Amino acid sequence: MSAPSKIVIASRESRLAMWQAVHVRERLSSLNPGTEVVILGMTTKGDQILDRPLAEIGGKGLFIKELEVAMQEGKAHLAVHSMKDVPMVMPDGFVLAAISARENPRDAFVSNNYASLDELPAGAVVGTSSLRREAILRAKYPQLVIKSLRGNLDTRLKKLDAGDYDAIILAAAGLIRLGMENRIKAVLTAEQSLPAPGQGALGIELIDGAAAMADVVAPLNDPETAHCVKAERAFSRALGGSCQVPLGGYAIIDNGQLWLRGFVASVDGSEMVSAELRGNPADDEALGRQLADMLRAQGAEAILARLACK
Ligand SMILES: NCc1[nH]cc(CCC(=O)O)c1CC(=O)O
Repeated sequence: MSAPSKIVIASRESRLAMWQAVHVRERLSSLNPGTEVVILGMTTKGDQILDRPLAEIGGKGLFIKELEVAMQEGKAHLAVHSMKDVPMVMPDGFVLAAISARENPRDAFVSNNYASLDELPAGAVVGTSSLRREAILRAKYPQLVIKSLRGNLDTRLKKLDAGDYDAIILAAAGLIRLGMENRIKAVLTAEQSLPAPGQGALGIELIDGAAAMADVVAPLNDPETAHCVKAERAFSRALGGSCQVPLGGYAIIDNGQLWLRGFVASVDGSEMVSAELRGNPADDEALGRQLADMLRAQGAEAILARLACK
């Protein structure tokens, strides 16, 4: 099937989202020389409501809803997302058609005055927007003060530079993509801060059944990344559904095997269960569910039951 004459990519308007959309536009343009590929920038509820934690206002779906409506109305053919921001359960009528090769999936320590988490004095204020990072920090560094930090990357860095925080934790991938790798003082290892499911990977969302478009984006799929992210998401889905849960899930392909690690914690970090397993990459989602069962056997259910779930 030949590519359509024009492809419209729906994207949020933050610099990071636009970088990602441009990245996909460039790849699709070079794969389909006769096709015009354009970006439709949009603002989502998640971008607008910045004064409340994401967990309170309805979660990840808030960043993609408007883009899905644009696809439904025929204004766009596809949407590009950070896989971390894509809800674990896709809304009816939409599919993830491709997951592209991962950027650095780890968390980054960013500060103007300190070189690492271990250097921060007691009482230092650390900003983060995720329950996962909050739980890790509270568990390992109880002497630090954790403060919520919302907004796009530039906003978060501005708040750090204004002195509202002594340090902030961000995804390394976003900083690298926007050419701000020099802001990273330390990249946290997976052992220090197990990444979030999907972190660092891009996903392409389509209307379910859009066969011609699925063919167009298929070459952007990176099978190894896709297996890893599917395992991470199945793990998360099996534990949280649409709830906001402090959990980490991270897979790599190691010696031909998928190696998946995961944890669930209470927000205050006082309780944490973790496990890991290895298996055939083709069994990605089954491995994710299996890891979730291992955590349940260690008492994850009790931790989950105490989380407020909307
Ligand atoms: N939740 C916001 C978000 N979604 C994706 C990234 C970073 C890039 C990525 O994971 O692909 C970020 C910023 C952050 O967590 O610091």
